[in-house]
Order: sequence, then structure tokens, then C-alpha cells
Amino acid sequence: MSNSLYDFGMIGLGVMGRNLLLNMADHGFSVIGFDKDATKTSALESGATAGTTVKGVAELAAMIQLLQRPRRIMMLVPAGQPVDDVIESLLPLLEPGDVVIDGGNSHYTDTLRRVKYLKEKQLHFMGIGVSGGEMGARTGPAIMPGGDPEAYEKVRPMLEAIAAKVKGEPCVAYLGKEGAGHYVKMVHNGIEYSIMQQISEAYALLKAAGLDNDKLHEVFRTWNEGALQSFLVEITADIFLQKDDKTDARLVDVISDKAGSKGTGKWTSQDAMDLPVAIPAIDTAVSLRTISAYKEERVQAAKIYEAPAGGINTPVDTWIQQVHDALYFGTILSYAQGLAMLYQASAELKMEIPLPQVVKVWRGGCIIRSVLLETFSTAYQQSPELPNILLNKEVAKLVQGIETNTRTVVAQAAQVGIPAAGIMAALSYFDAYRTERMPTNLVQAQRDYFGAHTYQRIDMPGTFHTVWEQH
Ligand SMILES: NC(=O)C1=CN([C@@H]2O[C@H](COP(=O)(O)OP(=O)(O)OC[C@H]3O[C@@H](n4cnc5c(N)ncnc54)[C@H](OP(=O)(O)O)[C@@H]3O)[C@@H](O)[C@H]2O)C=CC1
Ligand SMILES: O=C(CO)[C@H](O)[C@H](O)COP(=O)(O)O
Repeated sequence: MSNSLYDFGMIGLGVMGRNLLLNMADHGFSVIGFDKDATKTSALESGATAGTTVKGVAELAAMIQLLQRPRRIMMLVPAGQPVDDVIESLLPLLEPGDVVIDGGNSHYTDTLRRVKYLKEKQLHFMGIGVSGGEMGARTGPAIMPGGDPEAYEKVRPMLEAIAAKVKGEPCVAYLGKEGAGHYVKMVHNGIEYSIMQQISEAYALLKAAGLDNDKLHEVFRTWNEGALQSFLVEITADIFLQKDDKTDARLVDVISDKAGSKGTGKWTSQDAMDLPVAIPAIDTAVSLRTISAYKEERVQAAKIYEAPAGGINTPVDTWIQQVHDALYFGTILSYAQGLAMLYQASAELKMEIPLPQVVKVWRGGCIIRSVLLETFSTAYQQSPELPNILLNKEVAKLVQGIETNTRTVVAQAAQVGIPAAGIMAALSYFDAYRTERMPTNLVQAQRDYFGAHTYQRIDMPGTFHTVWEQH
């Protein structure tokens, strides 16, 4: 440790802050963390690998004094007011040129505001998305930095050291200007919501065919060895085997079906509407978490509306393959919608988000890591400005190979009344996207009829209005 000063400081020693700091220490950096809670500072020190330099303090000023200059400080605190509070408490303690990083799930508009505010005070502020949960933070997360490129150079060696590695490449790269890091993380989480929703639908569709938890484990484990190989499918396989420590049941069977959320999926949908860009699979996943909270109403409705008669009559092995393909389809469409959103946002919000780098970063460490991202990475290497991954020939071949089975699953789900809105939304988006002439000419006619909103014609340029005849 040069001059007895530490290389890096962390504010907030919760799940992410503690583990990320210990990861840095494991890579040879001397680190210091601040948390008001003394149990957290001791947990940091006791979690350190022998021979690493890790210190926990309960005074912010003490940490600041012990950092090398320019100081490199990250906060991992809840998004919103806590981030502003931390910034205010830091301001009297810092000097021009110091680098402050928000590594939490902040809204990118807050990050834009903070970048500007700290720039006025000659401080560098970066919004960095981190994904991988507790284990990822400790052993190698995906890291999505955006903002000040000069500041990024000051923390790049550390971030590259601690990030997950795929084929020897670190899962971190500079992902664009100002709020880009948090924007990319927000969309990452939107995709995460969508894929998780569709996995839950695959679970329901397989359960409806009589698969028990052991068989579900086996199916998801097998899927994780093929085209669907991903972190989310891998953990899903594990979940089916987990025993409850309070009853004789499997834990998954005693977990309430009300899904929680912290907001990043909702932000993705809200921002998509504002851009505008269509991400209905992600929107549906957000809405389904909301419907999951209507427990009491759903119980009442279940008594009023019986499910349609009949069940899944397809031979079970065929059905498993069909559901596999529907989930694969939905997964591709979830990435396609999220990446299309980033493409559009990059231009509209002038963030210069490099999509080839985004998919490379997502290949490892993060919650949405999957083997599919290798295919997308190749696609973006061929055409970095691809507006939608569905336009790539290799992706098209994949989609065409699973389209029929997806339609079969959606039709069956509708017929027997199994809610599969995420996969259905993915298919509906696909059908609209691949339709040369949509029926929205009629929408234009209606708008002009009732509101003189005008329309364009297909056979001549210009804007037209008609006085529509009533019949
Ligand atoms: N958990 C996860 O899997 C992931 C979380 N994130 C994001 O990372 C951030 C941190 O999450 P996580 O580590 O899980 O959260 P935790 O709740 O585990 O830790 C948050 C830490 O922030 C501290 N804190 C809260 N408010 C303040 C404040 N005003 N000033 C100083 N410190 C404060 C808390 O200290 P104390 O309790 O002592 O008050 C606590 O140590 C969030 O934005 C989250 O969304 C990102 C990726 C994954
Ligand atoms: O950022 C993450 C992973 O990438 C978090 O785990 C995420 O915040 C979980 O979100 P939610 O609680 O809304 O499901």
C-alpha cells in the first residue's frame, strides 16, 4: 500500500458494496469501506481473504483522508435520496479531480443531473451499472460504466481486474456518455424481467403436463446444456430441488406468488413509451408482476371463471421440446426488444452506446448472461449499427427454426387457459414486426374521421384530410 493510503473507497457495505470491495482486494488493490453500521464494517474485515488489505471505518471523513489522490470512491446504497445524501456528505471532504461513482441501480435521469452538479464542483461523477448479485460482486460481475471518459481511465484497471472474464476478456467496457451506464443497466434489468417471466410461464406450461419438481429440475438442467444455456435457466434448475426447512415441501411450492420489484423494469417500460420504442415482452413482464399482487382478487376471479375444459394432450417429450422452443423464442425476442431500445435511446438521448460492446459485456457475470449473447456479439461485429437483432441472418435462422413450435405452444396455452402473456407478447411483436402492411391504415382513417388528424397515402406524397361520409 503506497504511503499507507488506500487505492479505493466504498460507501455502503451491504450485499453489493462489501462483496465488490472484497473482490477488489482479492485483485491486489488496497481498499477501505465506510458504513454507519459497525456490524457491516466488521463483516467487511472478517470477510477479507488472508493477505489482502481491507479496512472498514464508521466515519466517512476518516475514509476520505485515507484515500490516495485523486480519490476513487464508489457508493453502493439504495437508489434515490440516499445517493443525493451521500453526495452532499462527500462534497465538503473532496478535492477537484476526485472520482465519485454510483454503482447502484439509479435512474439515468438522476445520474445526468448528478454528473452536471458534480462537474460544476470540478469533480468527476460516473454512473456504473453492476450486475451479478452477491456472488457476482464477490467473484466477477458484469460492469456497465458510462459518463466521463477521463474518469473511466482512472478506474479502468480496477474494473477490468474485478469483472467477470469471457474468453479472457473482461466483462466491462465504456458504454457511452453521461447516463449511459445506468441506462444500459436499466435495460438489462428490463430484459431480466422479461426472461424471468417467460421462464415462469414455461414452468406453468410444463406443470400443466404433469411434470413434478424432480422432472422440472431435469428438464431445465438439460436445457441449460443446450441452446438455452444461461444463468437464469441454470438457477431455475437448482430451485426445483431446494427443500423447505420448515415443512416437507419443496421450497418453490410454499413461496407466495406475489412477485416483488424495485422499479428498474418499470423504468424500462416508462422510458420505452417516451422514446418511443416498442418492448411489449418487457412491458408484459412488468404488468404480470403487478397482476401477481392482486392475490385476493385473483382468488375471487378463479371461483367465477373456471379454466377451459381439457388439458395438454401432446405427448410429454414433444411438449417439453415445444415449450423449450417457445422459451427460446421468447428469450431471443426479449433481448431483441431491449437491444432495439438501446439502439434508439443511444441516438435520441445522444449517449453513443456501443451495442457490440454491450452484448460482449453481458456475456458473463450478469443475471442475463447466456450463450445466445455470443451469437448477438457476432451479429454486431458484422453490423455494429443493426437497429434490431432480428434483422441478422443467423438470428433469423434461429427464430425460423423455432417459430412453429412457439405458435403451437401459444395456441395450446390459449386453449387451455394457461397464462403465458410474456411468450404471447413476444410472438405478437414478432408477427407485427415481420408484417409489411399492418392494419394501422384503418387506425389512420379512424383518426382522420373523428379528429381531422390527417393521413399519408401509399401512392403519392403529401398529407391528406377527408370529409368522411356517414352511411
Ligand atoms: N442486491 C443485488 O443483487 C443488486 C443490487 N444492486 C443495487 O446496488 C445498490 C445497493 O444494493 P445492496 O447492496 O443490495 O443493498 P443493501 O441494502 O444490502 O446495502 C445498502 C447499503 O447502503 C447503506 N445506506 C443506505 N442509505 C444510506 C445513506 N443515506 N448513506 C450511507 N449509506 C447508506 C446501508 O447502510 P445501513 O444499512 O448501515 O444504513 C447499506 O449498507 C442498490 O442500488 C441496488 O439496487 C445492483 C445489482 C444487484
Ligand atoms: O439489478 C439487479 C440484478 O441485475 C437486481 O437484482 C435487481 O434490482 C432486481 O430487481 P427487482 O427487485 O426489481 O426484481
